[in-house]
Amino acid sequence: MSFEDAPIDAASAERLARSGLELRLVDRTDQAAFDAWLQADNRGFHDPADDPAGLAEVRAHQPSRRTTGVYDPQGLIDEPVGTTQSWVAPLTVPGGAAVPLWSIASVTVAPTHRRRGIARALLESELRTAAADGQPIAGLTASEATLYGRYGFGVATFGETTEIETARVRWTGPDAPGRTRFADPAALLPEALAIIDRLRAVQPGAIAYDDFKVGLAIGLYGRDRARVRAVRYADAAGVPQGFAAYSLSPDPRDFTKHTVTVRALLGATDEATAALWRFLLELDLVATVRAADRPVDEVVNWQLGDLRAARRTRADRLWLRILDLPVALEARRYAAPAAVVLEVDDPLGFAAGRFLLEVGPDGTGRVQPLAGEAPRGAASVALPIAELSAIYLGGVAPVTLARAGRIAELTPGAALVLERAFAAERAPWMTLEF
Ligand SMILES: CC(=O)SCCNC(=O)CCNC(=O)[C@H](O)C(C)(C)COP(=O)(O)OP(=O)(O)OC[C@H]1O[C@@H](n2cnc3c(N)ncnc32)[C@H](O)[C@@H]1OP(=O)(O)O
Repeated sequence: MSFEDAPIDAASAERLARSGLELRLVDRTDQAAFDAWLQADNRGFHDPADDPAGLAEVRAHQPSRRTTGVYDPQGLIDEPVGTTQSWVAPLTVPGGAAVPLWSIASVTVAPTHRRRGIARALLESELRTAAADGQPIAGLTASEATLYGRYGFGVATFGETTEIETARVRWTGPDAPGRTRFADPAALLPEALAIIDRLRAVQPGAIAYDDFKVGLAIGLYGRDRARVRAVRYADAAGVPQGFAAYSLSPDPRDFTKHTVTVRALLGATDEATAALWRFLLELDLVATVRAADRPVDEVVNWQLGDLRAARRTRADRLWLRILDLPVALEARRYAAPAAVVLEVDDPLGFAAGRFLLEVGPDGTGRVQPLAGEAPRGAASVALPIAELSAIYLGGVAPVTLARAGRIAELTPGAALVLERAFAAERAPWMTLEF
């Protein structure tokens, strides 16, 4: 049995049945049922419906996904009134190890059925199924920041939308010795996947992507593929080290002021990332380069020669929800030795309890449930599971959460002990959309 066909959660199925609704897995080999599910997903996000070619593309290329629907026998039999998809992908944690992430997407409820508890039934069902499957942590990206805290998710990574005024740029970064060349998306795909994996090995918060997701980013698939241009950067030895995909839109009043919208810009090396940025910033007839969901420690900001050339707007990105606390906390490395008692509140029960985290001099952590007294000298905090999940990757500061009243320090200075231990080698960043 895999995550794809793990049994449907009985508690949520029963709760929905009491309202006359049916929770069931969608058989993706049943074309009519899967197409109806895909169109319900499009409708949920106010996207246009897919045409038959678009549906066929998703059917042919979308990889293994647990696909769930909620059905109303009083309505259209095939068309779900609630949707969700989930799958398991490795998530890089500080120190470079990977933990399996139960990834959740496509949560939609039809406007005809909203605010009756369908989303809650779907989310709780996902979390119980993930926990029963032995997965230590769940994650998602959110359409609204108000939706998922109630299920124990906390924001663990941020992304920045960066808008760079090219006229202000005076490149101060290194001169890259390699070459940037246009690439055919089909030929680029395997290289792009390899580059993503190399970056993932050193980037906390990064997850693995499948061919379809990367193919969408580089213009191999998708409705707007004709607008996408892709380039690859190869180093002086000719080894591919990075790629970028972008589209251009003109300013109707001034042909010299196109806007570049970056769909992906990823380098396995800092040299490649800098070279790709520079290529985009020096395109003729372009006034603005706009890139969404970039890292908060974006290196190029220090290479523009004018710190105000880039306007940056920060938003929440990857939300995490720890399910198995000892497994999750022992998977990552820590930046400083510590002994910390964590009193964790988890209304859904997965990770509630009192735990002792001990970090040795080599940065490895050991976690055990704590029944009795805390060891002498241990720091101690009380916090909800959403806050522990938020600080997990080192992208949210425990001291700030303590000052906000979201972590309670049971011993003075305990949040700073946590902050020093949980610091990551790079700001955590999710490199592409889910
Ligand atoms: C991971 C992802 O896929 S993110 C994408 C989420 N989907 C979308 O944004 C698509 C458009 N929106 C929708 O489809 C729906 O409105 C959903 C999925 C957001 C909510 O579905 P519903 O079935 O109406 O939610 P449900 O009735 O189960 O509400 C559950 C809880 O969330 C709250 N809630 C629901 N929608 C919202 C909202 N937009 N803002 C704040 N709170 C909300 C409810 O008040 C309820 O709170 P409680 O249980 O703590 O009392």
